[in-house]
Amino acid sequence: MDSIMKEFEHLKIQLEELRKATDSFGSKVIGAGGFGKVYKGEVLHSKGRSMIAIKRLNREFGQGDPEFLKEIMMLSRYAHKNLISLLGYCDEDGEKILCTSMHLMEASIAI
Ligand SMILES: Nc1ncnc2c1ncn2[C@@H]1O[C@H](COP(=O)(O)OP(=O)(O)OP(=O)(O)O)[C@@H](O)[C@H]1O
Repeated sequence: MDSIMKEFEHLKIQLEELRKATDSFGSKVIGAGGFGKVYKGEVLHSKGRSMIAIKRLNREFGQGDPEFLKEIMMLSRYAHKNLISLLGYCDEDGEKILCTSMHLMEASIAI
């Protein structure tokens, strides 16, 4: 897994940055899915600073490293204005977090 992750090194976001943006994952929840809770927060990422969706893997949901990697590879492969895009990820201190562009419909409800 480590060698594959090297390809995505430029997308890494510090855990501290994500903690700051989400009040240490204490608030700003905008949804929950098969991966765990999804938060919103303003973060400095690969394309600048903006409000993004922060998807934090919860291992109790049965998801693990293979699903995390699969999602990074899938999201980074497709770029289209109508699709959410991968802006970064965090793999630090046992945390696995995906950062994506905000889905506009969801964003208008959540912000
Ligand atoms: N990029 C995003 N922008 C806005 N809201 C989002 C975004 N991603 C997720 N959400 C919110 O979080 C919820 C859960 O998303 P998530 O992608 O984890 O769920 P899912 O569709 O069950 O997929 P998966 O099973 O792969 O986790 C969504 O229904 C939505 O409300």
